Amino acid sequence: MRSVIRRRVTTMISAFLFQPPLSSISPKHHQYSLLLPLTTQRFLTASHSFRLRTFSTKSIPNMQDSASVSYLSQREAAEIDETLMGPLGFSVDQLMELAGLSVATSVAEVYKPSEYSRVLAICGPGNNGGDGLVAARHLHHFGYKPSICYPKRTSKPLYTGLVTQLESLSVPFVSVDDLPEDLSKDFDVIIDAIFGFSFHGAPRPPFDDIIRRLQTLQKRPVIVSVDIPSGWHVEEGDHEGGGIKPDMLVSLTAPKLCAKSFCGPHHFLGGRFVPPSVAEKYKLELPSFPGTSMCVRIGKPPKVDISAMRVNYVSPELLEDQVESDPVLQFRKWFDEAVAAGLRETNAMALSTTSKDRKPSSRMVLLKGFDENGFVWFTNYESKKGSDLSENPFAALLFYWEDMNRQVRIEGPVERISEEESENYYHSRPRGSQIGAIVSKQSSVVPGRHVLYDEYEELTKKYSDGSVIPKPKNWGGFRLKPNLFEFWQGQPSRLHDRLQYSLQEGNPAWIIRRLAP
Ligand SMILES: NC(=O)C1=CN([C@@H]2O[C@H](COP(=O)(O)OP(=O)(O)OC[C@H]3O[C@@H](n4cnc5c(N)ncnc54)[C@H](OP(=O)(O)O)[C@@H]3O)[C@@H](O)[C@H]2O)[C@H](O)CC1
Ligand SMILES: Cc1cc2nc3c(=O)[nH]c(=O)nc-3n(C[C@H](O)[C@H](O)[C@H](O)COP(=O)(O)O)c2cc1C
Ligand SMILES: Cc1ncc(COP(=O)(O)O)c(C=O)c1O
Ligand SMILES: [K+]
Repeated sequence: MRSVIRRRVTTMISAFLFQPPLSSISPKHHQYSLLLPLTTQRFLTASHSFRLRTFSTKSIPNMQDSASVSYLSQREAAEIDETLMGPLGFSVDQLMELAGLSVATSVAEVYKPSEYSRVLAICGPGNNGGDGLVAARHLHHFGYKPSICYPKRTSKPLYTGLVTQLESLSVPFVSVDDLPEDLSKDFDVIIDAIFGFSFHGAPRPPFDDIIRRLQTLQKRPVIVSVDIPSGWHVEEGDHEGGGIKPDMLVSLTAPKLCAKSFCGPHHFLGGRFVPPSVAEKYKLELPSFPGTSMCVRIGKPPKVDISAMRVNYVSPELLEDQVESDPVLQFRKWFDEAVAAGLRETNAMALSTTSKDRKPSSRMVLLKGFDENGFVWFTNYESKKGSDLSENPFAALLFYWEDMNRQVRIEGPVERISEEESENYYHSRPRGSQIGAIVSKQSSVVPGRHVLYDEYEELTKKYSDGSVIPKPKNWGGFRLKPNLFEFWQGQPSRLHDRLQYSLQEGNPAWIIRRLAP
């Protein structure tokens, strides 16, 4: 498939995703195409679960103009379907499975099961309805609680099989008569799998009434339309006005012409099965699917109302009698859990320092070790933070493990570690990073990237024989000796758990106190 919308990100973000050897970075290399899968995992502790998210390219806004995406007419869509299932050797079961999986993964991208668990899939009589049945099964396995409304069943084995599969998962089927008039109370998400690209004329019962109910929905539940917003003309869209207003549209294979008038916040493409011959024949210009993903966002991500952005944290309680009396052991426990949960850069921490004029500044650094003697990181002693710490040898560290709803604060005096320790650590680093540390007069003004690059190249040549790269005198470690810890566990309604450990003059025992959230 020709990919016109390339996922490009700035050098800065790319550098976080993978570290190419610096020698491969020329000033021209500002952008990388990325192919990282979105990975979601569940980390289970006690009876609770945290949703874990690792960074994916899909979190990077796709800023391409959606005008460059192809749209299919009703005839073309049907023709492609026939080609796939004829000469190209696909079966309808296969395509439906992939289509339904795309819908489920698109839903999971935007609507997390922690907030949007109650899903109603309304399934029509054709393949669009089949996509809805498949999507519901996958959503069940993703941790949602789907229900199905499937009033006009098809007796073909494909469909009866899908129904049996859902029944075996105890997914409830609801009749139209039993659906509440106001769908907003019982459901968080409605999958509109009523009509797809073969829809024509005006909706007939019982779908006319269901669509009417969907038209009057307010903000919740959100509507996710599969391929076509049901009731819309396949090519002309909501031409009479007053049709349903889905929040998400998952176009399959390629958007149909009606999708041009979709103005909801989330337009996704699914159906990752189109062979190049079809793409070429229909001149399909579509975004490429990142990594192993079954879906990709089309067009710009929605504008967000920052003031309305919030997460309600739900976590196991953090109680006084559960925590270690030694905060270093408690930190180890949480750190190990964060590592076990697959969090990326668990050791990344914000370091706050203040200069002698008492102005604070913060930046991220990597924790490189901790024990009862303190918490160690490495840097340039002549950097801004280095000079701050010379002027005021006290600092604060902050860890935020977002996917676990956890934050740890650590404060205390700071000292330089021994030259020997710094030497040992420096030589354990990749040679490129060792050279990088020589090149970077950290926090000083650089006229341009080429200056760093040229010196890096020169030193790379110089040390290409594998000889020892000397550690710059001004590069080494700091150790913070904590006199205060706080372990924070996010809880609903902002009633978080905060357990603070502090030391009192001359007493080695830590005092544990609960602070108001
Ligand atoms: N290649 C792909 O992208 C794939 C997409 N898939 C999905 O399949 C649909 C298209 O499926 P199809 O079965 O051709 O059509 P529909 O799901 O739209 O439904 C047709 C049935 O709906 C009835 N119908 C049509 N209009 C009305 C109406 N006004 N009122 C009531 N009922 C209506 C129609 O009955 P008729 O008697 O009118 O013929 C049919 O029973 C596509 O959009 C994707 O979602 C595949 O899953 C995989 C490949
Ligand atoms: C995740 C992350 C980890 C970082 N780790 C370090 C580190 O361990 N040491 C370091 O000197 N800079 C590190 N940096 C860069 C610093 O944030 C900062 O840009 C640099 O140290 C200069 O800060 P300063 O001018 O305040 O001294 C890291 C940046 C990020 C985002
Ligand atoms: C400027 C700088 N120095 C040092 C480090 C830590 O690197 P390492 O893990 O190789 O010690 C980082 C990490 O991001 C960094 O950006
Ligand atoms: K639909």
